[in-house]
Amino acid sequence: MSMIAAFYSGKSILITGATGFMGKVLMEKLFRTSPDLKVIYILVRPKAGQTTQQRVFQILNSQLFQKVKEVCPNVHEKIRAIYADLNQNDFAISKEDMQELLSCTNIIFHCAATVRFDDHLRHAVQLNVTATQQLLLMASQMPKLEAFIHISTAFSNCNLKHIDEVIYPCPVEPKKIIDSMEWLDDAIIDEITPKLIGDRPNTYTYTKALGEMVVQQESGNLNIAIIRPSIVGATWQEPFPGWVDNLNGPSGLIIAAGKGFLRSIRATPMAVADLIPVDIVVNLTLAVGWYTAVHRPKSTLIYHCTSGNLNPCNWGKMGIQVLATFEKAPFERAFRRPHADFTTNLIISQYWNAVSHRAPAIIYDFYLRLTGRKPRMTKVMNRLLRTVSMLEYFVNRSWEWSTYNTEMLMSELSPEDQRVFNFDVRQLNWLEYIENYVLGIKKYLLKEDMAGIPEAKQHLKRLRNIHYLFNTALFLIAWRLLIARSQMARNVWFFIVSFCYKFLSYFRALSTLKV
Ligand SMILES: CCCCCCCCCCCCCCCCCCCC(=O)SCCNC(=O)CCNC(=O)[C@H](O)C(C)(C)COP(=O)(O)OP(=O)(O)OC[C@H]1O[C@@H](n2cnc3c(N)ncnc32)[C@H](O)[C@@H]1OP(=O)(O)O
Ligand SMILES: NC(=O)C1=CN([C@@H]2O[C@H](COP(=O)(O)OP(=O)(O)OC[C@H]3O[C@@H](n4cnc5c(N)ncnc54)[C@H](OP(=O)(O)O)[C@@H]3O)[C@@H](O)[C@H]2O)C=CC1
Repeated sequence: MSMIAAFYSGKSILITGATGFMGKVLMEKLFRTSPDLKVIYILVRPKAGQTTQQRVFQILNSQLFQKVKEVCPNVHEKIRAIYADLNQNDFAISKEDMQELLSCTNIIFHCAATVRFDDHLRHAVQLNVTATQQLLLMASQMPKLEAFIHISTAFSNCNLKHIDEVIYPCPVEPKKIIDSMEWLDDAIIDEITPKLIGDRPNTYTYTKALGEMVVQQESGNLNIAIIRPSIVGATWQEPFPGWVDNLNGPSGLIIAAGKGFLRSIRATPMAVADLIPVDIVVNLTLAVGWYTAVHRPKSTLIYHCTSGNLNPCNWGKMGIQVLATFEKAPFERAFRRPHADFTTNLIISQYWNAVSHRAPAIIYDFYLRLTGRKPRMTKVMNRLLRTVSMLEYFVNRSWEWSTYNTEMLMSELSPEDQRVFNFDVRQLNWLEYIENYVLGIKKYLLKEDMAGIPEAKQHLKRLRNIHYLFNTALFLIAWRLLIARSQMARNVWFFIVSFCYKFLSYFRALSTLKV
């Protein structure tokens, strides 16, 4: 019997960010392993024309929740969606809902965040810092609360090379930042943002670091733990391999590469690709929830959920395996044939951006114009290159995260819990995982049918022929222009032509003699 699964039975659990990538997998695992939990409260806002209820309905009816429905047929009754917006005061939660949350909640998993790298500092502070502070305040008023688990990121201290499972303070106190956001106008915030974030690459990593400081400062008597995952990728094993539902991290770039838009990237092939499957993150999160509530460690423990020091993979190996999977199962209607060049040189990378990305986009737009359609490829390409430039920071560096607490927790689990809540990344086979990841992107993100693979392969063959034809035409035009301008080129050309002629005449003579 799993002690962790038994621990969550009968519990009332509050999850923020439950509609996000990690939140969905967390809910799924909770319902599947502890079907007799009491209730999961989720803080949800309406979005994209859908009410909170419609959003929950859609999640529960998705492929991800198929297995849950078998083990927990009344899952609809056990999930309570509470209207909330984490950008508002008291999260805009109604008085009755707030009362219920305060009096019933046993465990909190705080997953909500803005994960955008380019978010305005005001918005990133509001969600990643102020909302965390407000949630802690709520937690301090919950008499039945046993544990508060905060999800941060391993990159909150990406300005350091070696990162321990401790909180590193930022120069300016989070409270001062929160206060200043209330009265500074956007223009001034824009001006001070680079100074505040310092040697971090974006507002996301900076505000996640501030969020951790808030957790430490406001923890009071609460039982708190912080989890720091690295780059969260598709599921490894559970509920099935390869599940992913957004473009964050590598997923968007894999699509761009598979569709032939992205053919080269400024990346260091030997740099560690610190990916971590989302089901490993969720298993660790649930184990940490149990351990924090039951063992009540004296101080706030931080758990690194990373792969680099236990089972490293690098971007070069990943790129090769991604391409190998495209060979087996290409994406449909590709713009060009997939290709992946990794270069560390800025000038070479700019050259490939011009030749391999911008030029084909301009040519395609020219073709669209000629055929009376609206040009769009240059715009798509510019956005893609902007995205790539934001991710480059993470593919040209390696970090070392110590995993002392995570390994300690693993040794505390019973053999059954180690199996049911497996977060031992050493057991992961990267080649198999990356292949399933790419296939998962094809199935669950692009919604492509595996039956379409022969047609996708045919399409790539056509693109190859167009490529050869285009290159030959380009070569002949260039050569023709060169001949018109240079005597030397003309001499070379006549030499080649006369050589070929003599060669052919010799063979013709030889065949006549044989007859
Ligand atoms: C030669 C290629 C070989 C490829 C094989 C090898 C793959 C190597 C991959 C390396 C990836 C490295 C990733 C490192 C990530 C580090 C993560 C740190 C860990 C964390 O804690 S953070 C969680 C992760 N967060 C993110 O990933 C967020 C990143 N996204 C953003 O910040 C914003 O989306 C972005 C990029 C600033 C774009 O903003 P914007 O232009 O305003 O617009 P949208 O967000 O609305 O999207 C516009 C457009 O782009 C598509 N999109 C979004 N994200 C991505 C993405 N990651 N990759 C590609 N495309 C993306 C989106 O769907 C939109 O498309 P439209 O068609 O609708 O315009
Ligand atoms: N993905 C990754 O690679 C990594 C993620 N993390 C951390 O893991 C956690 C989960 O990330 P992930 O699931 O990938 O992120 P997602 O972007 O997929 O999910 C974010 C969640 O936060 C919710 N949210 C955002 N703004 C609000 C708001 N104003 N009110 C209510 N809810 C809001 C979103 O709700 P809605 O659906 O309404 O937008 C969504 O449920 C985050 O804390 C992130 O920092 C850490 C390392 C890596």
